[in-house]
Amino acid sequence: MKNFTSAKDVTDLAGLVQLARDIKADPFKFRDAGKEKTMVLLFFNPSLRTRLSTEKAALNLGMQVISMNADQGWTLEFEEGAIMNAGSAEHVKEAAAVVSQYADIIGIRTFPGLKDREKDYSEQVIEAFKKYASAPIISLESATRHPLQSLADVLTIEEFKKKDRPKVVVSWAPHVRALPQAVPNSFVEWMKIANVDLVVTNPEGYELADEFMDGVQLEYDQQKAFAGADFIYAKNWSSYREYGQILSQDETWRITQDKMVNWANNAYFMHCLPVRRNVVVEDAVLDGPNSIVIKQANNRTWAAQAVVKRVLEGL
Ligand SMILES: CCC[C@H](NC(C)=O)C(=O)O
Ligand SMILES: NC(=O)OP(=O)(O)O
Repeated sequence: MKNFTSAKDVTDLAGLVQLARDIKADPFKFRDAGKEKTMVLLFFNPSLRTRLSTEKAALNLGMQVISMNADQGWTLEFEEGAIMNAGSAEHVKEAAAVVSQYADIIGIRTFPGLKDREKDYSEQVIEAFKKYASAPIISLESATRHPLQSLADVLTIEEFKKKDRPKVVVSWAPHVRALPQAVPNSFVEWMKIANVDLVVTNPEGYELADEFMDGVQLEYDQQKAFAGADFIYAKNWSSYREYGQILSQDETWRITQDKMVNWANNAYFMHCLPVRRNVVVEDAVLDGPNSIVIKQANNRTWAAQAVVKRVLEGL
């Protein structure tokens, strides 16, 4: 595996999930796979889970790890031919090449600006690093996708499913801020290559981009969507159509215990975290026996370790 920025970089999902399960069972199984190799993690946006789990994964493989908060006033220029007489101090051409001198693998977190849809959906930052870095790139959540989260989500569903082809519902839920579409985009993209029956439910106006929703069942009625669900995956996202906008904060879309029991037949509850309690989902669900969000977060390490192992094999 050269880069890991979307489901398109995965040729054998079942094999990758099995590798993650094998690593989970024996975390130091490949303790020397990354010996004398360095992972550099660039965070243009904050992180708890992705930073800690990816660092842990790399360390478990014997790598050295350097994490950098790249959002502390170090602004990069991405435009070709730019006359750099404004705020940007460095062009991505140099930055990517220089980081590649220190790193065998580069992880990058770069959220969308949620202002310019074409720019965000062109994945300007992560594509520039893929172009100008000589080291492989692993996405730590980019403008439109979060593949490490999605692989952990696939692993979690595989561990908890009670039938071969479970029904998985990803449901929009209200939030107080405008959030990226990256997590739901990525989840949908990975569920399409997993063995699940997927339904997306959201209010009108919050439809995800066609490139993700093509062939996917969309249900505007949350109760209908929840019927017979085995997994409810809640997440907020801002509008793609009216890009970056909060069209509604309709509290009737909050995930409640009543819905989980009476609509979804006691489905498992999933969320990538961080989650706004009693905004996105009520306490009773998160504190209840069917919430698997902490186990889901634990799987971030094993998912990342499987990916890094695969990328190391390609060095
Ligand atoms: C894992 C979630 C990361 C990010 N969260 C925020 C607050 O932007 C998001 O919603 O995509
Ligand atoms: N789920 C997730 O990626 O969390 P962080 O933003 O804390 O890394």
